[in-house]
Amino acid sequence: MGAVSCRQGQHTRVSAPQKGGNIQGPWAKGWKSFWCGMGTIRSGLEELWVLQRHQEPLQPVPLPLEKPLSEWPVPQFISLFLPEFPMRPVRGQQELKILGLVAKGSFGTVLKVLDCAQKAVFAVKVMPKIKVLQRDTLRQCKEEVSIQRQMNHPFVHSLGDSWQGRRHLFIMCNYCCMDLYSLWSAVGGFPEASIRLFAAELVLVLCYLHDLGIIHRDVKMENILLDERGHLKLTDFGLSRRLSQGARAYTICGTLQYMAPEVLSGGPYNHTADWWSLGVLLFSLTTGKFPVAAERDHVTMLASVTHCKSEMPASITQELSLLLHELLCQNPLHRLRYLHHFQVHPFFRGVPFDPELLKKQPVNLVMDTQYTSGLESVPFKDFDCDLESWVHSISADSLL
Ligand SMILES: Nc1ncnc2c1ncn2[C@@H]1O[C@H](COP(=O)(O)OP(=O)(O)OP(=O)(O)O)[C@@H](O)[C@H]1O
Repeated sequence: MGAVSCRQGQHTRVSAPQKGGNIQGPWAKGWKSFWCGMGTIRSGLEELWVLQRHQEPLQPVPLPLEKPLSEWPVPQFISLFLPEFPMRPVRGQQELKILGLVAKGSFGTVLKVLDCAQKAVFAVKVMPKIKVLQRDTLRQCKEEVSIQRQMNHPFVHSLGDSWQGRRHLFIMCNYCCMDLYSLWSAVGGFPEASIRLFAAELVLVLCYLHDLGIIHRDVKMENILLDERGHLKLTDFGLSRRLSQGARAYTICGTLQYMAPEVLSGGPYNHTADWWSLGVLLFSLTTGKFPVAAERDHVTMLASVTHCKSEMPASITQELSLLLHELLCQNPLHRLRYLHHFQVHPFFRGVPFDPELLKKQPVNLVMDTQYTSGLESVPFKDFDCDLESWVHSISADSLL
């Protein structure tokens, strides 16, 4: 059975001890033995621990780049995160102003920021280095950035920038004012025309990822952002990995309610697992509720998913009901998973599977895109200060 790294709901993640044969195990072993063998690495990490213990709330800390980085070797608490997270000159960071808190994810904090130079609004995910190392997720973080940098698709949220400070890693993307979960929470079930458009866009996205040999592993409403016209952008590649055709994965990871039975059981599984998650997502958009209620762990969740026969409401068309059945198919070999499966599916009759044509279609949803923040923008001189204290000082009302 693979390692467990599941998220149980919106912005929560549960990690359990790992066993071998997964993407985290060999890496963890690798860098720990590397650490033991190299005194300089130990001292670099110790420095990181010391920094963590002695940090003071909101006290600007000089970034290493204030000193010329010509010193050699580069301190390990910097080099470990290279090249995906390069150092940035302090001046560059001072052009960013925090507009508010977007979400407190399980791994980091997402902030809404204004780039004064570009006069554009971005979302910046901030992850403390110490947590990344403590949880053995260094390789995952680097993979997240490397995969997102590779993305070039109208329905995928591409990477704006990534960099590191002394204590934190930063991932910056364009800001989207709405995510599908918030919209779903507000409106409940969606009309079939909207579901058809969302589904077609997601089919194109998943086919694009899988053709590149990437499995997302966390397709869920919270990770689908909406642009100002209501078209979607898949985001959060924090659990994604490269998996070539024919290869198999074993890590139990994702968000419990969206995880395919073969993922919950510890594999082997492949890209087809993402199509199950799409089935859960479309079922929830259609009915306003999840096909299977959340359980406390993956073992109980597997039992529920295996024995559950998701009842389709009588109100939905046969075509949609068929699509949901064929996505929520227990046997991954019989699950819909190729573009041609969807192109000829009766639910998608007349739908052009072309991103440019889909983007021209109107999304008939009431979307309040006029966001007004209760917060004044805060000049953020040092993105590497103690963000935890800053986040706690913001009242829940000011969550965006
Ligand atoms: N570019 C963005 N614009 C607007 N909101 C965003 C953006 N990026 C992320 N978010 C919001 O922040 C939330 C958390 O982001 P993300 O999933 O990347 O962090 P995470 O630490 O991996 O969270 P979790 O582990 O809970 O999934 C997202 O679900 C989304 O609602």
